Amino acid sequence: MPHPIETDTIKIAVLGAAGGIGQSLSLLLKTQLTSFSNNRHVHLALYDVNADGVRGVAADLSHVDTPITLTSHSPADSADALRDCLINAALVLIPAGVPRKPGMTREDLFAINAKIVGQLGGAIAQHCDLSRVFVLVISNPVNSLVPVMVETLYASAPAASAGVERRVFGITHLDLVRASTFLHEHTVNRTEPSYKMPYVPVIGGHSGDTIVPLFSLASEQQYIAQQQLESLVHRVQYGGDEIVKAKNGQGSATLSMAHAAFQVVKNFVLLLTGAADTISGIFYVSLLDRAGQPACPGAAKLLAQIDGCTYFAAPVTVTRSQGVVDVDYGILGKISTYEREKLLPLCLPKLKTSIEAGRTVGTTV
Ligand SMILES: NC(=O)C1=CN([C@@H]2O[C@H](COP(=O)(O)OP(=O)(O)OC[C@H]3O[C@@H](n4cnc5c(N)ncnc54)[C@H](O)[C@@H]3O)[C@@H](O)[C@H]2O)C=CC1
Ligand SMILES: O=C([O-])CC(=O)C(=O)O
Repeated sequence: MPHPIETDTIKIAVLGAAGGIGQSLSLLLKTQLTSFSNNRHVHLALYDVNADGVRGVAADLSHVDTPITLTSHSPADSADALRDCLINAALVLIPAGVPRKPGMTREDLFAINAKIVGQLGGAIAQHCDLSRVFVLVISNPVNSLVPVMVETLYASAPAASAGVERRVFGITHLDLVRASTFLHEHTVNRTEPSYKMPYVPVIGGHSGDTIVPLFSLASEQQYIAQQQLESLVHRVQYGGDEIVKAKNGQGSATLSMAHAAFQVVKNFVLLLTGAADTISGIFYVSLLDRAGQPACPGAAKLLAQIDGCTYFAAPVTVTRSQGVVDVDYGILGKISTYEREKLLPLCLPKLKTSIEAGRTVGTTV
C-alpha cells in the first residue's frame, strides 16, 4: 500500500535499502533526521529487490521512536512497488547495486550496476517530477554511473528532462571524510580537546587516481613532508581497498559510507525545508547541459582547466528550484604545484574514459 503522503511531507526514497549502505543509512535517517527537518514531516520509502530484506528493515526501523514514517516496497510485494516508492519523492538516494570483492576495481562493477542504475533511472523519469526531485547516486563506479543516470533521464523523458543534469549528484563525500580522518590521525596535537577535525576538499572522481585530495587547501594547516603527503594522498585514493580487503569478500565500505551520505542528505533536507536557501558541497556533477552548453556559470571556466572532462567533483552551489547554480572553477587556481602537475594529469584521462563509458551506455537505455 502506498503511504498517504501529505503535501508538506518530505519524501525520501532509498533504492537498495536492504543492503549494507541502505540499512545503515536508513537507520541514520530514521534516528537523526528530525533534528534537520524544520518541523516538516519526513517519510522514508524503502525499496529493494530483496523483498524479505526490505520488509525486515522497514519493520525493524518502524519501532524506532521518532516521528519519521516508513514504507517498504519490493517488486515481489507489488508490481507497482517502484512507482509507489518514487511518486512524490523529493530526494532519491541510490545505493542499489553490487559492491566489490577483493581483487576487483570499481570499474569491474560497471556492467552490472549500469543496468541497475539505468533501470532505476527509467523509473525516476516516469514517476518523479524531474523539475523538483534531487537524485543522489552512491552506487559504483560513480564516475560512470552518474553519466548513465543523466543520459537515461534525458532519453526516458525527452520533454521533461531539461536541466535535470543540475539535479543529479554523484556522492564522493566519503573521500572528504577519509581525507579529514587520515589528516587528523597524522596530527600530533589531535587529542587536544580544542582540536577541530580538518576539512579537506577532494575533487575529480571517485576511483583510484581520479580521486584528487587537496591537502594544500585543508582547513587546519600543518607541515607535512612530501613523502608523508604522498602516502596520505595514496591512502585517500585507495581507502576503499582497505575496507574491501578487511571484509575479505563480505563487501566494501557501508558504515563510513552511510555516515558520509547522511552528512550530505541532511544538507539537502535543510534545502528542501527552506531552512537553507542554498547549500554548497563537493559533488560529482555534469558540467554540460543536454545541448552541450555549460550547465552553470562557472562550468566553462572549469572545463577549460580540466581538459574538457564533462563530469567532475568540484565545489558547487545548489538551490532547491534550480539544482546546481554555480561551480567554483577558482579552486584549481589555489592548489599546489604537486596537486596541479602530478595528481590532476593522472586523474583527467582516466576520468574521461569512465565518463565516456557511462554516457555511451546511458544513451542506449
Ligand atoms: N559512493 C561511494 O563512496 C561508495 C559507493 N559504494 C557502492 O554502493 C553500492 C552498494 O553497496 P552495499 O550497500 O555495500 O551493497 P549491498 O550488496 O550490501 O547492497 C546493495 C543492495 O542493492 C540491492 N539491489 C540490487 N539490485 C537492485 C535493484 N535493481 N533495485 C533495487 N535494489 C537493488 C540489493 O538487493 C542489495 O540489498 C555498491 O555499488 C558499492 O560499490 C560503496 C561504498 C562507498
Ligand atoms: O571501495 C569501494 O568499492 C567502495 C567505495 O567506493 C569506497 O569505499 O570508497
